[in-house]
Amino acid sequence: MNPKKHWALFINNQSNKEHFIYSLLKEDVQGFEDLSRLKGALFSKLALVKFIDEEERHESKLLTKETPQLLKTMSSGEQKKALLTYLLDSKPDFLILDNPFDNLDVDFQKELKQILGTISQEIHIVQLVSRKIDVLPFVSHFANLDNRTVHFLKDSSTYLNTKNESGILFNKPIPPPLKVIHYSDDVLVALKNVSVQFKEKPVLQNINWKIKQGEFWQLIGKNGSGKTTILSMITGDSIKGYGQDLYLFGQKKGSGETVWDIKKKIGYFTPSMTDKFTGHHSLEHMVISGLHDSIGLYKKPTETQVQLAKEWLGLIGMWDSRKTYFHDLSMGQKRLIMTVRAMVKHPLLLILDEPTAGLDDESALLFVHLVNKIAQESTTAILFVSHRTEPGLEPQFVYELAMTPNGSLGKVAKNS
Ligand SMILES: Nc1ncnc2c1ncn2[C@@H]1O[C@H](COP(=O)(O)OP(=O)(O)OP(=O)(O)O)[C@@H](O)[C@H]1O
Repeated sequence: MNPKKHWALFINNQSNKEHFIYSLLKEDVQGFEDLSRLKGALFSKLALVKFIDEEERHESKLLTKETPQLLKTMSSGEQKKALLTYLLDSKPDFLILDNPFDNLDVDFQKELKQILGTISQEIHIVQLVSRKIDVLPFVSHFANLDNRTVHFLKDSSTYLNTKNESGILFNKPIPPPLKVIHYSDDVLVALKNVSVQFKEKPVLQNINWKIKQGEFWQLIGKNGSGKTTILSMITGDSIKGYGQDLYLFGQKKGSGETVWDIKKKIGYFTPSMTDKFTGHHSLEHMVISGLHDSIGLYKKPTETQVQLAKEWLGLIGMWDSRKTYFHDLSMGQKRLIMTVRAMVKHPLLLILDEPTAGLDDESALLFVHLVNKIAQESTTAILFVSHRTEPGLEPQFVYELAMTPNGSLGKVAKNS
């Protein structure tokens, strides 16, 4: 029998997990008396953000002593590995795992499950979990975290067997753009024998890939295989594109285009972007700001712009909440708004980078429905980056990066 006690706490969009985590680390929490006065450690994105900040401000390389590379330049999987090693070295009595499998590739997920299985013999584990499929097998106590309150469940099956039934059906059509972005070529992005290395480390090797108008792609590859590196070349944010055969919207990289020229044609969303919108932004303004790629609105919106926001908010069932502030929304609602904001100008290419990380099953399904709908009803091409095989996602093509010692090789793994 496993001598230690282990919990799974199901979190949803309304859970105040930050409050729960810090309470558990600092004080006694009802129902968790076994952890009272024990030393806890936190394995989460939140903890990583603090270490990155620490490294930038004080140059203290706590997690990356073994390498000159900065934590912030590591891939998300590499960061999580470094964090786990550091935490286990500090010999905690209990470990809080906040959606531990997010951003991890399948192999590392397996490895992490094994490591956790072994350490569960020695220390207590509290798992905060959004996806049913992620619940660790040795957990024996279950609870829901509703806002700040923990409701213990007599029987885990009550939660584990509930079905996903999202209320919104998105039965209105995708609103058309105010202005069509004219582009006559079929190919939006072309990489021809593109290779990238950081110092001595080869990351990408002879990548050949074309994204054409209206195509729906998923980009997959293990942690550290170079997905973010490719994305940053496509969005014009990486200098690694210069001097290569990289064509963005018909122009060779480095032939006089500005990053702004490129960004005008792209809609982009990754979950960390939501942190930038901390001010008082109403949902109506959030959607309209997508037309200007700005954070907030600096001019009074026109009637036509308000009408467009009405149509988009109507589509996702949020018109009645148009005056609500963005920061008051649940995580799932924020992701829908951010996607609508990225899509409102009908960009030539919509990039969604791990957009469902941290969402519960129901919200993830809803998000996937919206993406499928955009793919079906617009001429915008979609590039969806995710480790998970998202239930219901219907990409036409999958581009896969396979790691080798000389950098990742790319191939089309699915072609509808
Ligand atoms: N500025 C940099 N300096 C040094 N190495 C870097 C830099 N940027 C990225 N790398 C390395 O390039 C490799 C690819 O990183 P990238 O972030 O593109 O991977 P990824 O496929 O997005 O991974 P993940 O799924 O874990 O997010 C990693 O080994 C990373 O450490």
